[in-house]
Amino acid sequence: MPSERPSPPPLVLALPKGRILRELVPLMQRAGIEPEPEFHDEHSRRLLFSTSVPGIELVRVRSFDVATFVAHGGAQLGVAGNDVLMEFDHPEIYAPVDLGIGRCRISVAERKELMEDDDPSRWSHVRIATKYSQITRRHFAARGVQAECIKLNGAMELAPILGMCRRIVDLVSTGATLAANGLVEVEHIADVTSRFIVNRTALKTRPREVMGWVERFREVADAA
Ligand SMILES: Nc1ncnc2c1ncn2[C@@H]1O[C@H](COP(=O)(O)OP(=O)(O)OP(=O)(O)O)[C@@H](O)[C@H]1O
Ligand SMILES: O=P(O)(O)OC[C@H]1O[C@H](OP(=O)(O)OP(=O)(O)O)[C@H](O)[C@@H]1O
Repeated sequence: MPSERPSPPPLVLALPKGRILRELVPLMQRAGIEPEPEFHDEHSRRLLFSTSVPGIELVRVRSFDVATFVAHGGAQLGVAGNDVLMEFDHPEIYAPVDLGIGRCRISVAERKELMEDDDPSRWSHVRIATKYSQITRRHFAARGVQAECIKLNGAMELAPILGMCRRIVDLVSTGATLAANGLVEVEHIADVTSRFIVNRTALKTRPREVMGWVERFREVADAA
């Protein structure tokens, strides 16, 4: 009688809770992954979910934690904005597919009044409120400007209003949040979309399965 080989453990796909999920679920369904019904229940306290694919489980975590789970091998697959990937910048993460969702940009913004007689080419030191300290420091260092960052996890727009600094680095999509808080975009740092990411070790140890999902998500993204 042939001996039964144990099936490999499921691949874990880490997804960001929040706004990207709304665009991501239809894309995942087109890739053939249907989450179990409780995944859609915002009040569920569970963190790990099964799917219609026996070899795939889902975790729903904060957007920066997607990168941490994939970098440390807790999840083999994930979806993260390239804002997160640029900030986290981890060698274990490979980001082969642009999913074309979560489209926005990361920009420098400042008070409208300040912009009227401000000259960015004269800056030598700037104080910036942001969730993206690494991106901010790299952006300014590239032209010899030292950036001192005040780390906030949200509501960055308040910092200039409350006199903590003159400028912020944050995500901009429609521009409504900046406008509502008297700020204007003065520099564009990078365009942002979400990417399908994989752990490089998993890619080496389970190449057929991992590349299979990379190709499946690439097809779905290209068709969208
Ligand atoms: N206004 C926006 N338009 C389009 N995409 C956005 C916008 N804001 C954020 N994103 C994308 O969605 C991702 C998650 O943002 P979201 O605002 O849902 O999470 P958060 O509340 O900032 O972070 P956390 O998950 O840590 O609480 C970002 O990393 C970015 O790639
Ligand atoms: O240009 P807009 O279309 O106004 O979008 C930009 C806003 O969207 C994101 O905030 P989000 O709504 O995710 O809230 P948070 O970052 O404060 O959690 C971002 O941090 C901006 O505040």
